[in-house]
Amino acid sequence: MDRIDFRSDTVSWPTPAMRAAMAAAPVGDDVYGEDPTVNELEALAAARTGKEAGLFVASGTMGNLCAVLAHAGRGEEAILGADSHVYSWEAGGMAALGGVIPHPLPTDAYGRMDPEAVADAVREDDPHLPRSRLVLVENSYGAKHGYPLPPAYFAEIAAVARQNGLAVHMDGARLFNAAVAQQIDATEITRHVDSVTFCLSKGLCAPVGSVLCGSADFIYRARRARKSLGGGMRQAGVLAAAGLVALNEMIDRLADDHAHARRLAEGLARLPGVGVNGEMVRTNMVFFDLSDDVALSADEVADRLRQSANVWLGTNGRRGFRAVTHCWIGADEVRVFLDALENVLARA
Ligand SMILES: Cc1ncc(COP(=O)(O)O)c(CN[C@H](C(=O)O)[C@H](C)O)c1O
Repeated sequence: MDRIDFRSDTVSWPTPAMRAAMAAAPVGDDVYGEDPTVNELEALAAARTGKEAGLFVASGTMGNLCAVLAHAGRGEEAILGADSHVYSWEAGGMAALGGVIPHPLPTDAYGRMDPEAVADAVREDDPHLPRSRLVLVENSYGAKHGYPLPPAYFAEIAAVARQNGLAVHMDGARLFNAAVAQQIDATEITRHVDSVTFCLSKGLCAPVGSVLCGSADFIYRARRARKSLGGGMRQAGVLAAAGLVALNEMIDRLADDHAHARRLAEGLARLPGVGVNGEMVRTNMVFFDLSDDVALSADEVADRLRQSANVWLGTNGRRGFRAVTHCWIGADEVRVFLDALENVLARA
């Protein structure tokens, strides 16, 4: 049985069109700004996000860190969600490498910070206190069902940031999932933020990379930050070529991933022993839990799914799971997963 992998959309491997484009890509030394394919990707990414310039980076984590380093300095503070990816899942890079202090705030069921709480979190100009410099937002919001947050929320955050002289960076790892789920152009979302990182390597299916977009001056600073992190790449056009295919061919099909996630949630809702909130499934993520009468832990269920059906799944605490759909998950794979899970729970 081939592996059916619901752990993340990061496991998606490149399409045949990407591999062909990678093999044929014109290249140059990107540290000197001479890789034509990277330059084309950065220009296209900037256009798709309504920004002046783009910077091709190795990962979403690197894109977010370059943004923080370009916006803020040592001893300055970034206000962010306590369950945001950049706070919890990026190795503490902003503090460890940038000396930037995270200031976490609670988020609601959808991943929103309260704009008033953001305003209250801004530090006074007092030598006892760090200086507030940056607000970090995320869309879609990974820790809350991959929920697609609306432009109006970011308009509220941006207004608070502007009133206090702060910049706003968006971790838009799944920006295009959020846009497609709301049937809006990505620029309707990104117009409210100063900079945005989006991932080519998740639902868009490229093998590597993300693009950080912002003003020309900001990207000049971010490029220096990338170099300091060792992220200056040479003939990176081989990788950027896949990113061009991702942006040109893989955005609209994200709706298929969202449909498969909804189909999965509907099937899970019919399974005894499983709890799922189908209302929150708006993009490519399905969070669900084992009901109390199931004697197995999430890890034990995940192990049995791998052993019995080669279905791979992420766990979320002792009783929870996260399933993520992507280009290589279709209706058949959803069916195999549901049948395998039903069998495992029937034998629990
Ligand atoms: C919202 C968000 N922002 C940034 C990143 C980092 O992207 P990479 O550094 O992995 O390219 C991720 C990756 N998320 C991965 C996943 O979801 O499987 C893991 C958890 O790191 C992300 O979900």
